[in-house]
Amino acid sequence: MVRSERRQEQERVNEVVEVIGGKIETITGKKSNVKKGIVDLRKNFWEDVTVNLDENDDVYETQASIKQQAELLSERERRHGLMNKQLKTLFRLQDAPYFGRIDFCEEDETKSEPLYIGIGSLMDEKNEDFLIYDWRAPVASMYYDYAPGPSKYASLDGEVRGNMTLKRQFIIREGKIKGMFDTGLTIGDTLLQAVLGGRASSHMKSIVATIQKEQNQIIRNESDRYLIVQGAAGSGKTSAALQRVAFLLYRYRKTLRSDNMMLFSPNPLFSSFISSVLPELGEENVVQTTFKDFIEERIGRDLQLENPFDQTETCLTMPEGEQLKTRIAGIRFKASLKYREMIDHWLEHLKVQGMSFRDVTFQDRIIVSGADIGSYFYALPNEQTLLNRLEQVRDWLLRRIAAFSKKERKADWVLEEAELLDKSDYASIFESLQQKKQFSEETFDDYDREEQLLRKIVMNRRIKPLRRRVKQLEFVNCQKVYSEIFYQEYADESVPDRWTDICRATRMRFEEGDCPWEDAVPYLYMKEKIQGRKGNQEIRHLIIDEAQDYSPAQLAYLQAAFPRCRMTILGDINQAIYAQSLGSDTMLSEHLYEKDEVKKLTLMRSYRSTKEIMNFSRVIVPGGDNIQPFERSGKLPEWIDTTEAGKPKVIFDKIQNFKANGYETFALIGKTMKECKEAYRLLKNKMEVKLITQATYQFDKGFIIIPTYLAKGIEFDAAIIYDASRDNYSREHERTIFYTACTRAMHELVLLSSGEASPFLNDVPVEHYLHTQETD
Ligand SMILES: Nc1ncnc2c1ncn2[C@@H]1O[C@H](COP(=O)(O)OP(=O)(O)OP(=O)(O)O)[C@@H](O)[C@H]1O
Repeated sequence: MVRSERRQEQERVNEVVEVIGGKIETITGKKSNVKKGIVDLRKNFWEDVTVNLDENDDVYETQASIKQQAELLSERERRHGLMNKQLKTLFRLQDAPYFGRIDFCEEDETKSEPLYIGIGSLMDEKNEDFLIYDWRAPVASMYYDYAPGPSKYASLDGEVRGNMTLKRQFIIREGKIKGMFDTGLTIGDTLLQAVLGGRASSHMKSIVATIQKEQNQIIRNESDRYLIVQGAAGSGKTSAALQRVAFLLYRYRKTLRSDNMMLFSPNPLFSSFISSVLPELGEENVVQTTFKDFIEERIGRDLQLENPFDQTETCLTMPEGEQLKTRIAGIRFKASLKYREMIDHWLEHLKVQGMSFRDVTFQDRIIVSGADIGSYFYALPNEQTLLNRLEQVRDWLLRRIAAFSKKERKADWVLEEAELLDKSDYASIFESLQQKKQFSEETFDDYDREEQLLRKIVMNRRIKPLRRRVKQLEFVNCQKVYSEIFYQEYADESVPDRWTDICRATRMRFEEGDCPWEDAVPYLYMKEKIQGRKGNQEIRHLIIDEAQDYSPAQLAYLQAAFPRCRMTILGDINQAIYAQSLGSDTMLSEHLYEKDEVKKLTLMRSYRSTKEIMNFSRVIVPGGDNIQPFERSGKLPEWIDTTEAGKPKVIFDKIQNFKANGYETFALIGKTMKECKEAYRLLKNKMEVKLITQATYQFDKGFIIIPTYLAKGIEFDAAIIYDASRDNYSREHERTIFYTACTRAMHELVLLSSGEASPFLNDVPVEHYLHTQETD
């Protein structure tokens, strides 16, 4: 590239930076005016409204005046927020105004127009021409989709065709061009090489400057209600999902806000790992949760919900045997739609018998017994839904409670308690009596009236929680109704092997007040069918990451819980970690959706790890030879044979080595938390290391120990697999765990084994790794 061209580009950058500087100044000035306005409005709020409560008309006028003032205030606050957002984007643009340029000559035109693309759009001073196009603007899609030559984009007025005569990339920092390349087919392998060759960080970065064509399809998809993405480890699923959120927020900015979108992430650590991407793109973070937190909130406090990580830990650490086989058979069956059908039959059956009710009690006295509620319930016509009948029971119970309360008011304890009421309560009683004109100094029964009111207050307060529970239909004993499923007789073909043992184990857990993770969604499904629950109408788009770990039953539950939602569903079947996902359908299975509502895209190119790490890892999983590693070279993975006693020294040396190579994040990855704790005990006195647990919400640079199920979705400069021996990784369901662990490494991968090594390593050609032996 000729030097003068670079000079010209730098001159343009300078001009744009100057415009940005001007805009920052103008907006900052306006912002401080708006702020002053807000402060004044808040200070003088009550002075500026007309308050008059004498007559009805005056009250309305007062209300209208308050409303008008509040609206004015919130409009100013909204403007202030918007200005803050604009300023944030402008400051980012000031540092790096754009990262790409395309020259495009529209059909029927004779001259190419240069278009510069950055993280936000910018108009010139006269607000006439775009100096920078937002990467999400329709025209910018050509930058990601085409090499120079014939190209097109979908504008709001239809398709625009033409010829792209130039495609250029920039690396600009602090307003200075650090690199500039004209690129061909894919977006700058040179730039991608530079980005991927950098250090891992404790926070994910945005990829707008180097989005690949196949990722762009995901980001800009608008036509499909359910978009499924099956992608190899490190293929950019999470990255594409986050840029997609930013795209949708831009595309539908008039109707979609960040709190209309919700992201399900695998664990809190991952949530914090990805939390900086959207702000980096000038957008607010969407609502984030884990599936466990979402379910727990809905189940309430009746049951002690098992954590999915504990379920996994149990399955991975339990000795081989009958108990483990039963647990896994139960987990798989309860994840299936067949079990959901079983629950549907049970719900039908409940119309005739099987409902169980709690006694409605007050201070250990039964107002209405569970048995009486059952009789009342089943005396109602059974063509009505369960919910309709429960609502009638609820009204009947509330009447019974009211009658009880009226009688109970006369009890001595009520008066005793009334004497302990606050002065303010007495004042309000006096006021209310006066208002009702029931209190006059001449009457004899004023004291009686006062006492009656006091008794009423005490009783109402005491009975209120009970009334609330009844209103929420908590008199239904859902726990018992659910465990009854496991006392019923079923035809052999409708139940899985080991059904009797599964029933026994489930009943036991529920009787102890525990809800195993595999029962959580089926239980909630049943409970909400009985007690009714409205779907969430606020959330309009769900993004589900690591979707290989969600079962068909969990999908069905989410569809019912978010009836209006579109979904972006991302995962990798080769990284399934939970027992429910292995060998069965998962949320990634296309046939679980309506045919015309779903689209499945596949990402086969993997960007995270070096070619050597990917060549090593992909052999471990079925179909792995289709995964294409990105051409970035590094060291061969190293498999070190050592003794148990020799491990700490080997690890210590490796860590020193990583540090010397300039790496900043390195992880020792264990299969289970049990293994991680052992490793931590051995290492903690020898080096600086942190153990990551379910309760860890953030990790920093340095050396950490982490189980695979918490490392999912995260990446490190270098990773050490703590125990790659046969004892640890040989069962078929451990294959995906092993693969997930290996693919966390960006630049270097080390595997330790003592004794016989994992048979999964037999699949890897010897030229793909370095095998060394360390003796004490
Ligand atoms: N187009 C791209 N440009 C630059 N970096 C990219 C691109 N695509 C992916 N990456 C990088 O590759 C790494 C892996 O991306 P990401 O975590 O999104 O992949 P994933 O498919 O979700 O991985 P996994 O399934 O293993 O969790 C990240 O460091 C990301 O920044």
